[in-house]
This record gives sequence, structure tokens and C-alpha cells, in this order.
Amino acid sequence: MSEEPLRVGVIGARGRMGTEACAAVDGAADLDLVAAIGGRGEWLFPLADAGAQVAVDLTHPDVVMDNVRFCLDQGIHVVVGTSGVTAERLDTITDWLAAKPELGVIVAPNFAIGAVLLGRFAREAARFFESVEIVELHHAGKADAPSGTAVATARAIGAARTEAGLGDVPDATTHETDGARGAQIDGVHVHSVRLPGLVAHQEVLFGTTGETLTIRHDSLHRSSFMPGVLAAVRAVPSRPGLTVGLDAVLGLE
Ligand SMILES: NC(=O)C1=CN([C@@H]2O[C@H](COP(=O)(O)OP(=O)(O)OC[C@H]3O[C@@H](n4cnc5c(N)ncnc54)[C@H](OP(=O)(O)O)[C@@H]3O)[C@@H](O)[C@H]2O)C=CC1
Ligand SMILES: O=C(O)C1=N[C@H](C(=O)O)C[C@H](O)C1
Repeated sequence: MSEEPLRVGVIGARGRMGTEACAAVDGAADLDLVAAIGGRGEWLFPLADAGAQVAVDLTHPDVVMDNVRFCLDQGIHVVVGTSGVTAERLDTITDWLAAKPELGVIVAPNFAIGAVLLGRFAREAARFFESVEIVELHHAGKADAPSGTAVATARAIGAARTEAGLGDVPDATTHETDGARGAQIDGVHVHSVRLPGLVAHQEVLFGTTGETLTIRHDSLHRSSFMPGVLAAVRAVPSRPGLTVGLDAVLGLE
């Protein structure tokens, strides 16, 4: 006897990612798209009314935490793709989950397999190079800068550098225009480019004496994110607690 399809709701269904995610869920035989919450001004109650078991949040950093809270209160597992989920916010979600031990939340800064691999390769390379900078390039409609992926990558590199006992990256700049060196996240300079025509791209540039290593990932279409979205949706009911990143979901840990 075949299992009942998993009932899934998408929050931010009118958006670029939400539209694509609704189509992907709709096209999966083992998933049932039971609610599509368009965006601003729409109540989340249809998620609960439709009996959604998993909600996918693809909205905006300003509202993502309220959405997660709502879903957990309603007993719904959550897959968060929205950026802006800081370390402090992750702690808050962990606190919420303590009262709902049967529920799972997966926070995925990037659903694309290439981006997940880039994160792993960058972490591995970090200890061998005295310098590193990140350049992230996105479409002009992106609300946040730097991207959530770049923030996660910078943090992972910063942690790997600390673990390896590396000091600050060498930087002799003493005369600069504001912003010329980008943002600094955990000691890593991060530069954000916004251009119509782009989708989502990231380069990590490592440098040491006599050599550089550049690791680049390009999402050329939002379809690149969909296998990761579906994998997270399928995995979250059997992953109680908080999961950050897709590594474990994709069997990479
Ligand atoms: N993890 C990943 O792999 C990926 C993550 N993302 C992230 O997903 C998020 C969405 O991206 P994208 O689809 O491009 O963005 P869009 O702007 O295209 O869509 C955002 C959606 O969220 C809704 N929304 C925005 N603000 C609010 C609000 N204040 N209250 C309720 N709903 C709101 C919008 O509604 P309305 O139509 O009314 O404005 C819209 O439905 C971003 O944070 C982005 O960084 C994107 C790509 C991949
Ligand atoms: O807004 C986007 O488009 C993307 N957002 C995520 C991020 O902030 O890292 C993931 C990907 O880069 C696309």
C-alpha cells in the first residue's frame, strides 16, 4: 500500500522562489501542495486549516521569524530558505523547538547542491591560505546584502581559520573610500554585486604566497534550488530539532 503524500504549504508563494517551489512540490508525486500563501497581507491560517505537515518559508528577513513561530505553534515542521536567519535567530528557534521536541526546522542558506559543496570546499581550503575574500553576485531584486550564503560561508571560513590558529588576513589598506573593502564578517571581507541578468553567484578567493585558489558557484536558474527544497521537505519530518544547512540532508556528513 502506498503512503499518503506529505502535505506541504509554501509561504511567499507569489515570489520568485515561491512560484518555483509551488511548481516543484506540485510536480512531486509524494508531496501534496495544500496551501500557497502568496505574500504580504495574507494570513497564515490556511496552512493550518489545510493540515499542512511541512511549510516552506521563502519570504523576507523581516517576517521569517514570525512565520516560523506560527508554524511551530500549529505543529507544522518548517523548511526555511529565507535569508537573514542570524546566529541569534537560530538560538531563538532552538529555544522554541525545546517546547516542541517532535517538530523539525531546517534552515538552508542555499538549496543548490553546488553551493552546498562550495561551502564544504571553502571550509577545507581555509586553513591553507593566509588571505580570503568573498564576492557574491545577485539579481537586482534581492532585498538583503550580503547574501545569506555569503554570510554562512564567511562564518564557516572564520571558524576554520580560528581552529587552525590563523590570525587576521593581511590588509595594509590605510586610505580608502567607505565601503571599498566590503563588509567584514568574522574577519572575512565580503563584497556584494547586484545586477539585472544575474541569478545567484558566489566566488571565494583564497591567496597565499605565489598562488591563489578561486572557488565559484553559479545558479543560472532558480530550478537549481528545487532538488534541495524537495529533499529538505521530505527530510524535515524525520529530523526533529534544528538542522542548519543541507549537508546532513544530502548525506554529506
Ligand atoms: N535558500 C536558498 O537557496 C534561496 C533563498 N532565497 C531567499 O528566499 C527569499 C525569497 O526570495 P525571492 O523569492 O527572490 O524574493 P521575492 O521578493 O521574489 O519574494 C518574496 C515573497 O515573500 C513575500 N514577502 C515579502 N515581504 C513580506 C512581508 N513583509 N510579509 C509577508 N510576506 C512578504 C512577498 O510577497 P509580495 O509578493 O506581497 O511582496 C513574496 O511572496 C529571500 O530571503 C532570498 O534570499 C532565494 C533563493 C534561494
Ligand atoms: O535572494 C536570492 O536570490 C538568493 N538568496 C539566498 C542567499 O541570500 O544566499 C540564496 C541564493 O544566493 C539566492
